[in-house]
Amino acid sequence: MMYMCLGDQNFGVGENDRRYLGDVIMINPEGEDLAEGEAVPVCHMTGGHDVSCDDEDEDTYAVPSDIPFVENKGDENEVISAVRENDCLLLQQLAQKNVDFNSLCHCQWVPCTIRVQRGDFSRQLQMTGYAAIHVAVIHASIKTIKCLLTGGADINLRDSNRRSPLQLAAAVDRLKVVRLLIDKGDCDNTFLMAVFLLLTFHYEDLVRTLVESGADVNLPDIKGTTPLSFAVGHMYPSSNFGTDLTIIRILLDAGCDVDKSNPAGASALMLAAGLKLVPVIHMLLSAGANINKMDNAGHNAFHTAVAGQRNLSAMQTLMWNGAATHTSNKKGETPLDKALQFGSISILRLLLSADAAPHRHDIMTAPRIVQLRNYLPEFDAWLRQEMHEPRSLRRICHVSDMAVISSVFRSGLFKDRVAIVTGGGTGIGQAIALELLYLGCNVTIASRKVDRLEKAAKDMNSRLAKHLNAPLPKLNTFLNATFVQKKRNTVEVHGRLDFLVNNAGGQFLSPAANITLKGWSAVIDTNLTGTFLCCREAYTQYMKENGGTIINIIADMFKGFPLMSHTGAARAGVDNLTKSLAIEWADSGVRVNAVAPGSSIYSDTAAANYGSDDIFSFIKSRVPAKRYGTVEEISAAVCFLLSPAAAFISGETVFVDGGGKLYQNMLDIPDHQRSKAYTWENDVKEQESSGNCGPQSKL
Ligand SMILES: CCCCC/C=C/C(=O)SCCNC(=O)CCNC(=O)[C@H](O)C(C)(C)COP(=O)(O)OP(=O)(O)OC[C@H]1O[C@@H](n2cnc3c(N)ncnc32)[C@H](O)[C@@H]1OP(=O)(O)O
Ligand SMILES: NC(=O)C1=CN([C@@H]2O[C@H](COP(=O)(O)OP(=O)(O)OC[C@H]3O[C@@H](n4cnc5c(N)ncnc54)[C@H](OP(=O)(O)O)[C@@H]3O)[C@@H](O)[C@H]2O)C=CC1
Repeated sequence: MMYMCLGDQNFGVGENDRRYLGDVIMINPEGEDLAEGEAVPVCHMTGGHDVSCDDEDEDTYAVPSDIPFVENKGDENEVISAVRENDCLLLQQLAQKNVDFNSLCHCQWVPCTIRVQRGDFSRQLQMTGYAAIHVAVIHASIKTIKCLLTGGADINLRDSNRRSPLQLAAAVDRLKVVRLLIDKGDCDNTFLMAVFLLLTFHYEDLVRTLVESGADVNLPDIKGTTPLSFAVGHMYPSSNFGTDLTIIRILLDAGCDVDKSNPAGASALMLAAGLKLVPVIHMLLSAGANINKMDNAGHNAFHTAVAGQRNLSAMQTLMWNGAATHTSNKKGETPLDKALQFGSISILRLLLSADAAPHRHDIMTAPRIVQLRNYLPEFDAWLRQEMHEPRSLRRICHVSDMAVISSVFRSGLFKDRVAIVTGGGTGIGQAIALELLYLGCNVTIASRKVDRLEKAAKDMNSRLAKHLNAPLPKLNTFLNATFVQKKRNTVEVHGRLDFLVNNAGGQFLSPAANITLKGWSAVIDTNLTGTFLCCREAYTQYMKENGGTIINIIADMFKGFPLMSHTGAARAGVDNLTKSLAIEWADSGVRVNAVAPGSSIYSDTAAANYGSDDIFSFIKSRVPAKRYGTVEEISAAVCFLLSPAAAFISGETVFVDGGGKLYQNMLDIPDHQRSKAYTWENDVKEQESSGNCGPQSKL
């Protein structure tokens, strides 16, 4: 097949190869003469894409019509001139004379405007130091390119912008040339170029084939760009991500080093953060990317996200995943400094909510902020309030210092009672265990980590000894492979079991789409199945005959639990289990209730589970009480429900959340246009366009 190229410019083809038909130039793919009046199939060339043609014969070729160039021919060498003329005969003669096919010429050349298919992105492809091969891949016929390669042209030769011939051919959408070069197989880092092709032309199969044939997926190009950072760096926040995420997935599955940096030290995560590519950030983090890795200038991904301004969703995502939010770069600048420079109110709000403002005194007087305060009285008022509110996370922790023990309940309230508190070695569970002990109850704490349990037991015993003017109740620890075993031991040890507090539990942050079956099962097993087994054993072994009280600690998941869907589902299950058991076991004198802490009960272990305190700081801004909850506040609710004061309460869930469940959701939904409104007008249009005009039910 031959192509017709539209335009009225000189495309650099040899006189012998052209025929003029008005302002239409006819070119034979092989650079041969066209017979006068020969019919030529037309392929749409606008935008430089010859992909619309389904011809598979690689030798067919059209010189692109829309690649005008401004040149200074004077400085170009004879090889380049021959290429421009598609003069293979001359090229052969030059090769015989051993003329260097790789010498660079240094004149200015503006060969084309590239139209990248996504968005409105377009740019000029300018070349200043190029050789014949670079001109050829953009402008010459396949035959000419083959002549050139036979004559010794280097298929990997970089132009002065370090672009390879393959890169240039891809940039101007000359897919047949791209295929030729890739088939030659000599291109350095062909894989990276394949990534480029996937991104630009959705050449997914090509990338998969290369991966399967053992391509080095970590090989950087001459500038040090890796395929992964290349892929991430070429995405657009507005793209629909489908193909782009596919390439990231292929690369990660193929063993790409997720933290490999470019020469500036930037990782793919930093690029994704700067480009606001939230789904990519999630994928990279799930693949183990180091969230706090720094580039050569001392920036981490959070710095990059802040520098991207209007990038709140990326900042939030990083914060939630434990990014350090107040580290300085090598110039000593923190993300807050950037926010102050920009004068960005939303970034400032986010950073303040995350306590990422260690030198807050700077804030009020920063020049941009002063301007904003002058113009925006509401902002001024808000900022003043923020500055004066005792809000630091750590300050609250210090207040919660558990070296002292107290309780609003009367001492001896639970004397000689026996309780099991699962997860009683840390955080909320430890506070519950301690308060129960303080009120005279014998307590067994149980969890997975024996060292934690032993340290907690030692610590609690020494504190009780200081604060309890009565014989110490018994405190046992159990390390258990399973909850069931744990209960059996406890029942044997004490001979009775009055209270069971199912507090052990937890989860990890993850978009639902990334949760593996194993991860899902781990969270369901820990929180739902574990709680069920504990309840069942406590009931069958003791409470069925003797009565008792069970408290299940759940979570504030009643509006859904985005990014923690597994635990949301498990806790909703426990909420319902609580009601079922409250009814089924009522005739044994067993009460079953739940306590739902808001997502803001700070403890070091809880924060450590998410890598840092930032997630809690973020959530605090969404709690009406505008502060963290304390572990004592959960313990107090539990003690109340265990006490006779709650004798008539069963099957109930008590929220201890500062009003959080009534207020905001944890996740901001980005702006989008994916929700299509149903109107009769749209309905009719849709029917018409589908050719379905009759009144019929679609349900
Ligand atoms: C949003 C802010 C939170 C506010 C509300 C809630 C607050 C709290 O609940 S604070 C309490 C925090 N404390 C904990 O969460 C307790 C500790 N947590 C855990 O131990 C785990 O998260 C667990 C619940 C999953 C327990 O898992 P375990 O049975 O020990 O399982 P493994 O650790 O072996 O992991 C099994 C499987 O799960 C997947 N997975 C585990 N962690 C992660 C993670 N961080 N990211 C992604 N996926 C994870 C993974 O598939 C694991 O398998 P492998 O890959 O083979 O290890
Ligand atoms: N803090 C908060 O804001 C909120 C907490 N919650 C829930 O409150 C409970 C207590 O959390 P908190 O004290 O904050 O956090 P912690 O991380 O300190 O407590 C979790 C406890 O559960 C134990 N645990 C976890 N998995 C298992 C298991 N498979 N078997 C036995 N024990 C296990 C852990 O001990 P070990 O590692 O030794 O096994 C740890 O003592 C959890 O269920 C939590 O999800 C709910 C909503 C909000």
